[in-house]
Amino acid sequence: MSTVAKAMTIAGSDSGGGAGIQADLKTFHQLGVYGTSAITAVTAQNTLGVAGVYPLPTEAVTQQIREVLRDIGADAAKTGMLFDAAIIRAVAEEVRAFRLEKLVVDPVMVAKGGAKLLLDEAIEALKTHLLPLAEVVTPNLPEAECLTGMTIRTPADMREGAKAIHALGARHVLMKGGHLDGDEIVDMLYDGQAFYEMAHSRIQTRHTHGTGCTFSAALTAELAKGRPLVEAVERANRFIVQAIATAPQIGGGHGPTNHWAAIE
Ligand SMILES: Nc1ncnc2c1ncn2[C@@H]1O[C@H](COP(=O)(O)OP(=O)(O)OP(=O)(O)O)[C@@H](O)[C@H]1O
Ligand SMILES: Cc1ncc(COP(=O)(O)O)c(N)n1
Repeated sequence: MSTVAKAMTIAGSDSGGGAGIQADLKTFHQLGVYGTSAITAVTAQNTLGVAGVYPLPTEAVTQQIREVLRDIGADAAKTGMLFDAAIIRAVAEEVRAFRLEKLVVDPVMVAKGGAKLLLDEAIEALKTHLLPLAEVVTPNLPEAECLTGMTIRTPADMREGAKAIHALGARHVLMKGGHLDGDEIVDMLYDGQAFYEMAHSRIQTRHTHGTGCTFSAALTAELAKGRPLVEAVERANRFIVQAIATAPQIGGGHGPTNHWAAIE
């Protein structure tokens, strides 16, 4: 019996390789975890933007999850781009059926260039069906605004937003502060009682394609290896900061981060 930790990603394919399934599998691999995937949609995109989005039939998503989990299993799993309400409901059903406890939900909604990766009418399904199954949900500020209807611009707003999202049923909320104004970024973890805050300097770069995906994949990999949540969050944070700092300068737009980064 293998002792290698296993993680599954349920997300969209990014043909450009910097976000989505590709970012997740590269990150799992780099962090020593065996990665599996269920693709929800194929996107045609590069560092300049998303040219096309092609969702897969819901049955194809369900079948990928079932075939992987009934044979290989997963010590932790994450969701990324889910696109529509039917896919969200199908994923939630499989998460419940296979009793996936360590589930990281990255509520991906919009790509950097503005393309919709989640339909507006699917937001309610995400809140009702998937958030209550999440060990951690990892919204950025615009996603947190969308989930709560609140305006979130400051660390104080982030704390209020985290409480509102926790009330939707996620066991922990990891609010990402990449979209805060200013030179300092604060990310915070809320468990329903206390806040754990991590601050770091903003790196001046345009190469931030897939930061959210890469961060949540690193968090999933660390959870799959059995690390406690706070430690897993700290390590994922160090990984993404290092990956942004050493981005490989690929493409003419927002390039990918460095998935070969080490956790310093
Ligand atoms: N310029 C930056 N310098 C340092 N850390 C950053 C920078 N941008 C994002 N991060 C870190 O990357 C992680 C992802 O943050 P962010 O809020 O940007 O997620 P996201 O919005 O989901 O990603 P994306 O903008 O790619 O969709 C966070 O941990 C954040 O602290
Ligand atoms: C298939 C896919 N999934 C997600 C994102 C957003 O990526 P991120 O928010 O990490 O930049 C993306 N551009 N493409």
